[in-house]
Amino acid sequence: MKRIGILTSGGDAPAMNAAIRAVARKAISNGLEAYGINYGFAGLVAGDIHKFSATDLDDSIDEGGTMLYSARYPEFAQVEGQLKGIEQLKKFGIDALVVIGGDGSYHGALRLTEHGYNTIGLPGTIDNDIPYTDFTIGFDTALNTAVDAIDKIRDTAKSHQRVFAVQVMGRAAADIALWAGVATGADAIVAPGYDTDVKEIAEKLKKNRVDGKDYGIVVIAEGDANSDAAPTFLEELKKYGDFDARAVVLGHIQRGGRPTARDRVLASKMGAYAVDLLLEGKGGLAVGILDNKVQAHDITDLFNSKHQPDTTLFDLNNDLSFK
Ligand SMILES: Nc1ncnc2c1ncn2[C@@H]1O[C@H](COP(=O)(O)OP(=O)(O)O)[C@@H](O)[C@H]1O
Ligand SMILES: O=P(O)(O)OC[C@H]1O[C@](O)(COP(=O)(O)O)[C@@H](O)[C@@H]1O
Ligand SMILES: [Mg+2]
Repeated sequence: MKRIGILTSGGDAPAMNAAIRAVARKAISNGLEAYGINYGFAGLVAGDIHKFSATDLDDSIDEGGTMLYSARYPEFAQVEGQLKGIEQLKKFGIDALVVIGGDGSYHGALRLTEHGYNTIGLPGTIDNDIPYTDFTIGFDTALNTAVDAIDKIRDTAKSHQRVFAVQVMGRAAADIALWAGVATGADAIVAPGYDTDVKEIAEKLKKNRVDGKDYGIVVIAEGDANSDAAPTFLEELKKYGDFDARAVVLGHIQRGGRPTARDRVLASKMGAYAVDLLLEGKGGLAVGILDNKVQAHDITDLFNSKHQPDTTLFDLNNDLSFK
């Protein structure tokens, strides 16, 4: 093996750059060549491919976004696109590909593997919705951004005795909501898969007022991308009481920004590990971290499994919030 290709796909995630840097640097320091592919699978099919020099990777470890750009390119679900992508890789003499992306991108990586092209997946998504890894690259930064935002919202909530329903990203995965809820001491977390009784939440918020806590924070998981889960929740909540309430949809601020040290280190470990696997002649794998150990699983296994959030956080939050 002489040449490794790298692409980022799906929603950008903080520390994708650290992952790109790790794969490329590790490859170069082992005498291999590293090639960057711009715009995810769209750029792969178009042949938007360039060779990395070691210095191309300077100054990237602290930057959010992805220096290789990203794309949502549904056309890659078609076999023609996949074969065209492989043709481009062969044209550039690239022997193996590292795909940094989320669950959607893993489908693309799986397809390439099924066509016999050696591909390794790194979990790059803020959603933390990938099986066989406790954490994805970008989750920690997004979580901290959400927590920082909720802390700021709390100042207004307290000053105006308001209830804020704060909607966080994560699609169907509730991880950001669960972690942010516990980290901000939310009065309630509303997330798919967890029992929500809006009337009960309303009663709790009203009792809080009587007991001396005259503001509220409810963290809402979006459920679907760009949904209106928080405004919908508030409409329902207002049926059960006279609340001065506002909905805040945190949105894409959760995707950007300087990656946390934890995400940078995770990305560096995973990126270097992917190259180790390729040097050992292995492929068709997805890299993850379980119990603080970086490891790899057959990429096909990921599609027979479902990501499990830390479900204890929901009950923990209920136990610790004001009663
Ligand atoms: N079933 C599929 N087959 C091949 N490629 C896919 C498939 N699903 C998604 N992809 C590719 O992965 C890209 C990113 O997927 P998406 O779900 O948007 O983001 P993420 O990878 O962050 O979850 C898609 O735009 C498409 O190019
Ligand atoms: O930026 P878009 O295309 O509107 O997508 C928003 C979605 O992307 C995410 O930020 C990240 O999701 P992916 O990692 O699956 O791309 C979700 O949390 C959010 O629902
Ligand atoms: Mg996804």
